[in-house]
Amino acid sequence: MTTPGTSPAELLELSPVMPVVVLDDVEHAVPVAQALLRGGIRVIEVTLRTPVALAAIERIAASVPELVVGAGTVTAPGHAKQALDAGARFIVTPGSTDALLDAVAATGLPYLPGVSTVAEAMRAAERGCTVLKFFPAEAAGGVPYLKSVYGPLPGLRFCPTGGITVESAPKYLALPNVGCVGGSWLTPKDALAAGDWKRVEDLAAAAAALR
Ligand SMILES: O=C(O)C(=O)C[C@H](O)[C@H](O)COP(=O)(O)O
Repeated sequence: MTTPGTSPAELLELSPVMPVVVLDDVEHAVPVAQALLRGGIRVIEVTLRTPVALAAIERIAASVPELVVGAGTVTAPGHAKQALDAGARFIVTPGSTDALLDAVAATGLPYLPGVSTVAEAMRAAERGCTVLKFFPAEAAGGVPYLKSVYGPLPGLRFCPTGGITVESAPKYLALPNVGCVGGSWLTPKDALAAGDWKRVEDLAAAAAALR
């Protein structure tokens, strides 16, 4: 028995939706994480888009260990080790370059490389990554695209992210090669700014009920 979320495949099983979260204020990190958890979500991707992101990951890892915290928007090789040191338990990248794949592999953390083409997916698979983020999902072909990829590449599993909503998520979740979807809708900027954790909890509960 392994700890849940210790492999990429297990990450996709934690919750039907992986919340993609942008935190502007480090004080929001723990309340947001707790609200997601109360709603029944067990995973969070904190994007490294803001200066407080690494500190936020550190706080969530220390204070809300029941929620599996990962680092998203990892776009530079140097981010990978920073995310590891902050306590991230997995890494997500919007796209994949050789340097990024190498840097993330060196952390030993579970990794969801971002891909948007079949060639990128095959290249990642050649390196042992068969669980992938499909980004930007809606813009790059959405559900029909993933259905088409399943024919030749049934061994790949995806977390589609980008433009997905609570309304469109079920169509993705019904696909055999989708484990979960990613989305930012669980943590709206205005709810965070207002400290409206109940709204986050309710959005999380609706997302958790999708599977
Ligand atoms: O930051 C990253 O690493 C990304 O890959 C981008 C995010 O996954 C999308 O920004 C998701 O956001 P929505 O489309 O609003 O659900």
